[in-house]
Amino acid sequence: MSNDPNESEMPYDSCEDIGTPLNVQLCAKYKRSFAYITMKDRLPIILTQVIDHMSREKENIVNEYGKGALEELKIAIGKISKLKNELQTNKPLILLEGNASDVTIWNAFLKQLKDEEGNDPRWFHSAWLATECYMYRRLREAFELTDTLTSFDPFRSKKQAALLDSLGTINVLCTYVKRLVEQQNCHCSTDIKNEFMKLLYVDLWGNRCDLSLSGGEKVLMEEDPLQKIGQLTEYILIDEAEKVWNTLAVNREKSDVIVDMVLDNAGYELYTDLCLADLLVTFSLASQVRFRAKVLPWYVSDVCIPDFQWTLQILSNSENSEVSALANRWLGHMKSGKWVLCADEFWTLPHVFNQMQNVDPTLYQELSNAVLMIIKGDLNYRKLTGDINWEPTKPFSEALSGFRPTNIAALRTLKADTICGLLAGQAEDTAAKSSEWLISGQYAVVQYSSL
Ligand SMILES: O=P(O)(O)OC[C@H]1O[C@](O)(CO)[C@@H](O)[C@@H]1O
Repeated sequence: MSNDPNESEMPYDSCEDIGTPLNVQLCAKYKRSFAYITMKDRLPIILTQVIDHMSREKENIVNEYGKGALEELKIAIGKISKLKNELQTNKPLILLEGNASDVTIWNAFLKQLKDEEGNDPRWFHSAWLATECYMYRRLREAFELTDTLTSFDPFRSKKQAALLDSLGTINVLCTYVKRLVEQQNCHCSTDIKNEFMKLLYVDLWGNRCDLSLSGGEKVLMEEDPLQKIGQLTEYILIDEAEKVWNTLAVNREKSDVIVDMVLDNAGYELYTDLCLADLLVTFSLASQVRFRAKVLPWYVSDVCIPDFQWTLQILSNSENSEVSALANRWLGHMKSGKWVLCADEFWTLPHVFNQMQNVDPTLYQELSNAVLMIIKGDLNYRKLTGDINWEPTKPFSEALSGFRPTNIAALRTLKADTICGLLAGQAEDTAAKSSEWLISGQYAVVQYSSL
């Protein structure tokens, strides 16, 4: 595999003018696919926005990271421009540099990522999942290899704005959840089930707020997300929430019931995750919730450790006394160990989940100790089900291809052209209602697989 991205040209015009064939991994080489649009249009826009942000915020960045940051900022901008050019001209993917702990795994992955003819991987000709993950990892490299900007997150201000812009909705949700958890003794098990269902759906629709799909544009949620639940029911194509509830209900009041929540987006979606997690520990459906965050800036809005901490802190300082009281309660959960925040390298590797047992056996083992794993969002779903253009009726548990650390619940709004587990005819019926049904975030699924 080459280290020189300039070695040979293969313009992306050479992509085939067809849709993704059945049962193959999504790839930008199929021109009539969302992968192609993403590589051609969406990703260059995201990189341009990063460059613009860094140029515009130069002074503030230097104030925060020190004088030496000015020169390194310029170098990083140069590297990101080069990255964008490599992508847009469909160059071969080059190996990562540096000593970070994931570099060896990444480079081993890249070396075996040849196509059927044995050619080196390229932006438009290799699996979309691999190339898009690679873009975010290369972006990270531009900062990782500096002295002053190692902790710089080019998406931080967007993520923070996403939370602040949804404070109206957060206030409404907060009033509801605060009352619910404070009156924990007044609820019979039917009530608890109803409340669980409500917050599960709120959490599901929270996944609409994804800044990588919107190209960084704000995605505002309805003022009262609880009221919207009923109207949105028809957009849930598969609803196995009842099964998720049953798993939790049989283990209720037991000790050592761990629920893992693989987080997706910061901002409003994270807030809905926290509301659901509060219900889980308050009503003894879980003795511990472990949040799984990313170790590096990812897909624009994914939650990294500092985003999680900032969110709790900013909410606890809120002028709205209910918002601050609820956030203080959550800080208490962190202190008592009912909530645990973890950041695992695996989530920012290019591997699909059925490779976890080989690539990160320790994480797989940890997840096996949980009663339930809640997997949030579109990208996590793609990794969970192999990112293959399945026949839409392919059973969900089969699409997991052997990934079975524990019981699994996937909560996803559809933002990529892969799906499984539908009834016969359901894909066709939905496509007839909306040609963009797979990518618009308008539709959703709650899918469950038991151990
Ligand atoms: O935040 P989510 O729900 O994982 O969505 C991630 C986004 O990234 C993609 O998977 C690829 O860009 C989109 O399909 C989706 O918009």
